[in-house]
Amino acid sequence: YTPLSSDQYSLVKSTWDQVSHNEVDILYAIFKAYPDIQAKFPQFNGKDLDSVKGTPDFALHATRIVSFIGELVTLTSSEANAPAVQSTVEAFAVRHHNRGVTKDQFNEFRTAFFSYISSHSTWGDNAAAAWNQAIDNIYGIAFTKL
Ligand code: HEM
Repeated sequence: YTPLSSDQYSLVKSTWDQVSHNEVDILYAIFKAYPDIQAKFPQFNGKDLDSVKGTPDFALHATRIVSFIGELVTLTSSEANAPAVQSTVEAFAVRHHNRGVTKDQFNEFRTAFFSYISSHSTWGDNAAAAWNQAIDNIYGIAFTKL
């Protein structure tokens, strides 16, 4: 676990703020790139992505994911929050493990998320490095439970 420098934190925060209102688009991009992730959701499994995109269920789950990422972004602002990050992410990973979600799928999510944020925010090598560090930190905790 390598804490972000304050410059890295600022980059994560400012790029996140540029996409955090695109909840539905983010979830859509993830499902579009990786239908196996969509298939793990009983409410979306086997359904046409473009037809579920506009539903309240889709908006609800998109909001949950974006809120959780936002919570993690906020928590990573201070090293004092490291214990809270640890316990929050462990519990999140256990719930996902119990749903049959795999590390490979977490890596797919990472690829799709990265592709989305890098093409919808002011991006550069420094932002990429900051996000990679942030995700490495979170996944380092999550992968102990998946
Ligand atoms: C990578 C593959 C993933 C799969 C297949 C997956 C699947 C699921 C499923 C089936 C649910 C239950 C939905 C419901 O009951 O309506 C869920 C809940 C949730 N997912 Fe994921 N998920 C994945 C990754 C992630 C990631 C990377 C995040 C956030 C960074 C995330 C955030 C959440 C949140 C916040 C919830 C609701 C709270 C909870 O139960 O943990 N998921 N996920």
